[in-house]
Amino acid sequence: IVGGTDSSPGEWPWQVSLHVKLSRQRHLCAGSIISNQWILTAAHCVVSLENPNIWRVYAGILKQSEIKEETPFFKVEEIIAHPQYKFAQTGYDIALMKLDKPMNFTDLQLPICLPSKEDANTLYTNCWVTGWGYRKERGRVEDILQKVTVPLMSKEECQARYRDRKIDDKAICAGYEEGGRDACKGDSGGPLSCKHEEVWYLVGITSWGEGCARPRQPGVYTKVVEYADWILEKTM
Ligand SMILES: O=C1CSc2cc(C(=O)N[C@@H](Cc3ccccc3)C(=O)NCCc3cc(Cl)ccc3-n3cnnn3)ccc2N1
Repeated sequence: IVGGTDSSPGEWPWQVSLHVKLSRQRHLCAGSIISNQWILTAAHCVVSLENPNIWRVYAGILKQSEIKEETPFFKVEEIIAHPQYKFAQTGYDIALMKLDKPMNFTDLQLPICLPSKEDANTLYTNCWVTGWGYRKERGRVEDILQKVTVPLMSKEECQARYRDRKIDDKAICAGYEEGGRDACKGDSGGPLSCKHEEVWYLVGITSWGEGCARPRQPGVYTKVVEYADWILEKTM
């Protein structure tokens, strides 16, 4: 996260850190708890890493330094990437991870609400992107979970910023004209969370951008409400 500040314990209880353990273990992506057995993340995180056994899901953590050999994690039983996914920039950048057993909810690990299709035209004015990603384009994974507020922008304005790409209705963009605050490497798969009438909704999944926090180059997020049917079909 570029231009953010430290989060507090329990501030984003749906945020999880997704680690991959090959020869060594590292945080690769983030995800969001949407039920006691399902995590929503980005398809680009799991492509070519589809073996569920290499993933470790850490919930209820604020700092990466809380993660040690003995720190408990959830194993992944199943990974479902959207079948139409090819590249983040061409959409369908969404995937589900089924945990091997249901998690107990605590103050530090709770689900976020999925927006419902009736709310598809809600104007969200209080949105935050969170993560342990880089603070600048050439950076490193951060220890303390960062948060930054970003304004949503219209598809038309976003398309004008990315003239050489097709920004479709299943994407949502957020960022500042002047740049300076954005997601960055290590934040992908994580939530774009919006508070509306005292309830938090998972409006977006951190997907791609041209650099991090550059002027007139907003972050592009998978628009979760557009995949409500797919999520319900796969998780019910
Ligand atoms: O220990 C380490 C050090 S190296 C490292 C790199 C990445 C990474 O590139 N992640 C990519 C995505 C990715 C994930 C898995 C495999 C390959 C790529 C990312 O977050 N990408 C974020 C994409 C992005 C989204 C928005 Cl909304 C705005 C700006 C950007 N960025 C544009 N340029 N950088 N970020 C993630 C974890 C890492 N862990």
